[in-house]
Amino acid sequence: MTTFPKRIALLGSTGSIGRQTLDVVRQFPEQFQVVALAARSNVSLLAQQVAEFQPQLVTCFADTPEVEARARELLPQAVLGEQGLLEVATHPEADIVVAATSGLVGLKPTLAAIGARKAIALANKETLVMAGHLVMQAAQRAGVPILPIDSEHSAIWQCLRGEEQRDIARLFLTASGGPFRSATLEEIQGVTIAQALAHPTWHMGPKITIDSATLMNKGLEVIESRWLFGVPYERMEVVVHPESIIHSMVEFVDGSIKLQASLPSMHIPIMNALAYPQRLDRTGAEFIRELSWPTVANLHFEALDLPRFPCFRLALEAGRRGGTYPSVLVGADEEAVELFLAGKIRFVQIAEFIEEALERHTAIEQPDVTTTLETCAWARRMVRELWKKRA
Ligand SMILES: NC(=O)C1=CN([C@@H]2O[C@H](COP(=O)(O)OP(=O)(O)OC[C@H]3O[C@@H](n4cnc5c(N)ncnc54)[C@H](OP(=O)(O)O)[C@@H]3O)[C@@H](O)[C@H]2O)C=CC1
Ligand SMILES: CC(=O)[C@@H](O)[C@H](O)COP(=O)(O)O
Ligand SMILES: [Mn+2]
Repeated sequence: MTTFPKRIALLGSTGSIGRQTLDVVRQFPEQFQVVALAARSNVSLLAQQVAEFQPQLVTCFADTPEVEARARELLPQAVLGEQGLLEVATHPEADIVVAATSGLVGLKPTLAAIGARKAIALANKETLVMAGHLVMQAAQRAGVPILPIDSEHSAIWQCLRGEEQRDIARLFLTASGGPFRSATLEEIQGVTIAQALAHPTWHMGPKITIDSATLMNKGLEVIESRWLFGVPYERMEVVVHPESIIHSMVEFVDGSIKLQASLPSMHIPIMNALAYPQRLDRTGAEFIRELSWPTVANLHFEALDLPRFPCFRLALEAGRRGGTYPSVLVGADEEAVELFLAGKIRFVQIAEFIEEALERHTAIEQPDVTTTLETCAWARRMVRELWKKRA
């Protein structure tokens, strides 16, 4: 029997997942309470969240002098810098840590939270991609559950409740196909930042939105699934489903397929992870819209066209090769996406730079945390150097 209220420490409170997590807390005040918040640069929103949710601890990464000055002014009680993330992740009053920072900064606080025996509601996929072996092993040793928030993984996790591992035949991850699903190779050459940020079905932070446009996101999600569900790569498939209503499917050995569906909303996976093993009654939760039968009657599925989306292939190759390759993938992708969003490289160069970083890498097997993070940093530097050379 779960005891409520669950006390939440939230990493990345000002982001897309962070704000939707707070919507859930606001809607279910009997069930959840916020004890600690961490953000990076959006000080004014963080200050509003502090005023509303009254956490015991607030922290701000504040990695520029301007943000630091603003944080000192608006949130004099805040812990500043990287230490803040670790303090939030290990807050003594927290039962559950929501890991919703973007990018590779999520790894250390997630491992610290596991070490402090907190349940982990995991949105940050980069953490599992680069260090799935470390995170899953640490969680198993500590007896800590990893509760997926990523919509496909929440779907698979819900389909697997009450099932046996040995009965899983295949996982089908659905992909919206992103904004360039129907674009030709030639059209993709010239796409703009605004076009790449215009995701057809989800409103998300900029990094994951670009990853969805390159299909890197789906590659990362296949690797994430391998760690979360222990299913080998050859028994996972990606199906393009432009409406993002079926969030993923599991086929069992007897030929039966289970799937999870809802209109695209991250509130449902967040509610699932936070309330686990219970479900929350959505009555009164206006942010959840009802899925109607006419909508379900008009769903589409198509095969993934690999030549137009090389990032998907690169992710799968890196996942299969293992060792430090996934860390190169994550680091190189983070740097390349930043360069693209800064207008410094073209969309198609994201894949080119990642591929070159992977080719230049000499892998290390079974990397520890230090090697993992050093490899990511190496990959970021490599992409920056490649860009400078080309520029
Ligand atoms: N959005 C979605 O629907 C989904 C997201 N995910 C995953 O969840 C994670 C978050 O995504 P999303 O919410 O879209 O991203 P956003 O860019 O919207 O938000 C990122 C959050 O992380 C914070 N942050 C970034 N760096 C730091 C840092 N060094 N220290 C403290 N806080 C930091 C940001 O703070 P600030 O804003 O103050 O700078 C912000 O609160 C990603 O890994 C993504 O892949 C997975 C599935 C769906
Ligand atoms: C909401 C969510 O889980 C995202 O990861 C989503 O999957 C992105 O959409 P794509 O299917 O376009 O990658
Ligand atoms: Mn997803």
